[in-house]
Amino acid sequence: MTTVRVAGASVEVPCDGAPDRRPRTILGPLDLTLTERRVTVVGANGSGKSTLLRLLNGLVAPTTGHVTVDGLDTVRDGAAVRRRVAFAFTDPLSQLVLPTGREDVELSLRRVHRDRAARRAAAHDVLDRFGLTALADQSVYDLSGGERQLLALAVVLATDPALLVLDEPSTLLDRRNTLRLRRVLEALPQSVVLATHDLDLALVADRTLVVDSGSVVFDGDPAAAVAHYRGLVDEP
Ligand SMILES: Nc1ncnc2c1ncn2[C@@H]1O[C@H](COP(=O)(O)OP(=O)(O)OP(=O)(O)O)[C@@H](O)[C@H]1O
Repeated sequence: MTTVRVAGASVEVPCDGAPDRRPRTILGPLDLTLTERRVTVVGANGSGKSTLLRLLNGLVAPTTGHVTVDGLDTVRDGAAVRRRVAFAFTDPLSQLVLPTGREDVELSLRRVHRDRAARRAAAHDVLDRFGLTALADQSVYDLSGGERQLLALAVVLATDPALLVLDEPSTLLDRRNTLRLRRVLEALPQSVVLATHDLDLALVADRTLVVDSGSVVFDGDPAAAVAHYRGLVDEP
């Protein structure tokens, strides 16, 4: 299992026109050690979930403190961290760079399989796992939003990462594909950190963090975390 350590990490952004011209802290400082196989993150829009996830593979560098993955520092050892930690963006088109899904999955597999035939076979397996075989040779621009989101997840999974970081992976998925995603996630041997507004999906976890205004305000049992989050946001 992967060990993620977040030690005194905070993220500041430049002042946004505020009269005092000071940088704004949008996350932290946070101290967390994540060793569970499934960690989910919930919180309102703008609470800091994506920023927290982006810290985990060095897409965002901490302004204070540091973040390590299996002892590798996300800033000092950025390239090595990104080989271990795959990141799936909310917008699938940020992930898909080639004309068809099959080409994208095969590109992801280049590091894992040097041999072309092995790469083709592995790509076929990954596409099949997500029910995408029939769509694999279509232009990604002809796919529906949900089909693209599934494909982007298949592309990320193909790299065989030690840790999979998923930023709202089910926003475009219908119920059947959300259930498919759940099954794929449940069967994955790798560690997963997943941010979501889907509170049913959030429950499929060993541990859940609730983020509010840049702080982790609850950390523990998924059902208790979801109840805590509902208490924060639900109308009385
Ligand atoms: N580079 C940046 N510069 C300025 N502000 C930023 C930057 N990145 C994030 N923010 C702000 O930080 C806050 C947290 O953003 P973040 O994307 O982490 O929220 P989130 O919880 O993922 O939200 P959502 O559920 O809407 O995706 C927001 O107010 C956002 O506008």
